[in-house]
Amino acid sequence: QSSVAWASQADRKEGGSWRTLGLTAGTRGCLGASWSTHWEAGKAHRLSAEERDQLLPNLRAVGWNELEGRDAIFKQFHFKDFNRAFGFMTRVALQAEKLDHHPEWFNVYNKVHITLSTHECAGLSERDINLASFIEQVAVSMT
Ligand SMILES: C[C@H](O)[C@H](O)[C@H]1CNC2=NC(N)=NC(=O)C2=N1
Repeated sequence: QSSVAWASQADRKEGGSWRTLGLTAGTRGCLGASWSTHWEAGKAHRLSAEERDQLLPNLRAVGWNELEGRDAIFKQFHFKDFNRAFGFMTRVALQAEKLDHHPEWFNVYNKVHITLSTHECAGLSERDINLASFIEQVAVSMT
């Protein structure tokens, strides 16, 4: 079992720190979420090898992959139709704005391709893991 940090803008304003969302891979390859009480500083740092070993397997298990030649993660989503795809994007966009952490994405009809990386540290940080885990929860609710 691993855990990743997740914070809303409100969390950051109140405590200047990140709330943690524990993630476990479920039997259908879905991410289950449970809150824990771990806190840490809000500045983004590139994930260490140890952190990657801890945080990435759950995301790999649901289809996220590391890009070659760039420190980022990527996943392709397919929905029933454009309304589902755009509804998904709308929900992700509102959360991304709250987190001040935005996806690079591409949409045609029912397909949405998403790349996540953190400019501040020019690579993968916990913010990307957090947003990816939120995106998974939205995707599951839209399919
Ligand atoms: C100024 C602003 O806070 C930054 O540019 C934010 C906005 N959204 C972002 N989104 C992503 N994916 N990575 C970032 O580093 C990032 N930084």
